[in-house]
Amino acid sequence: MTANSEYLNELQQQGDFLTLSRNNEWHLAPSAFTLSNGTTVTIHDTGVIEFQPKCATTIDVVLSSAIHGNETAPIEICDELIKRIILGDLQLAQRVLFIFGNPQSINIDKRFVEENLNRLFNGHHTVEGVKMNNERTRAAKLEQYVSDFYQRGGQQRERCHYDLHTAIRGSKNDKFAVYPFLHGKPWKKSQLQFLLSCGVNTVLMMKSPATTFSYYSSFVHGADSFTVELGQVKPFGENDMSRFAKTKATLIALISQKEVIYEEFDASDFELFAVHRSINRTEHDFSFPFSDDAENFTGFSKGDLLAKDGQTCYYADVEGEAIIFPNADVALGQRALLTVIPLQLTDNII
Ligand SMILES: O=C(O)CCC(=O)N[C@@H](CCC(=O)O)C(=O)O
Ligand SMILES: [Zn+2]
Repeated sequence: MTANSEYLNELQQQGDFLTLSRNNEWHLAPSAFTLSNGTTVTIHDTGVIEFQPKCATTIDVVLSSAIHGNETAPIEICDELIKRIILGDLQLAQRVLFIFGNPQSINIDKRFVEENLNRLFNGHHTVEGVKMNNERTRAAKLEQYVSDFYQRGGQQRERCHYDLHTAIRGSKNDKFAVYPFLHGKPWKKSQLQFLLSCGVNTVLMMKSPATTFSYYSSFVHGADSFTVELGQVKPFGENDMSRFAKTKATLIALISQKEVIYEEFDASDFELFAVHRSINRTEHDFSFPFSDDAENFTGFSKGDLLAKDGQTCYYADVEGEAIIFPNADVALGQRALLTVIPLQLTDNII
């Protein structure tokens, strides 16, 4: 019996692709099988499973989680959806690629093993003179799996990628999304309505390129792509999954319905922010003046100290400038803080 068929039988019986991936941290031999409802299931690698229903489809959906292994709630959501699909409890109407990004980081309950996977996309995994590691190799593979998935779907199709995370700190706005920089292309009301249906009414509009997974799918493949922060980091078993009911229901509708009708767009339903600046840590001596329990979206008065990087002090230069993702422990050269200011939607949205 080949290794593939060994794992296939158990996967078909139990649908537990998460455990299979955690037991094969960096590699799993590809394999495939067909469900009784005609859906083709293709395991491309550890943490990478594709579902192709028999019916005609219109949207190519990528749902990623565990890009950071300690962000467990999105992993639990995707684990449940995969099980329900394989066990025949959820019939798909769209093509779906699920990705558990970093199985080893799940197993050690850490954000990453050697390097933050979500800073290695858009080609940043392979840099001349920089030694490869498992995360860099994985980022290159995940890019290829997403690229192949969209290419197999063909051009002129709707493409979306929701990279599901949870935040290290609490947030004044429990759920929020990062809208990758679109290089002048218009934002989409339909995507904001999808996010609102997920329980996400707060969106940060990025204003520069990034090396994140969501930016890669947006910029390289033209996907409607977001990093979606669904709550706060918690260990497995400590998530209050009722807080994710709207998200799960909306994802189920997205992948199991031919079309989803969202409510009419109303700008007043949203809190939109423009990313004002990104502060990188360049010195070992890096600190924030606020406490570790200061929440995302905490606003500061103009002139308040925001961060100290060695001898460099950063001060709020807009009244109400708010902090997002403060993290003084990032590697040198990486983003330690984003700040945002409220954005009034004017034009450039369709
Ligand atoms: O809470 C934090 O400090 C980080 C939470 C998280 O992992 N956020 C993503 C955001 C990615 C983006 O900017 O689109 C990350 O930092 O990778
Ligand atoms: Zn994350």
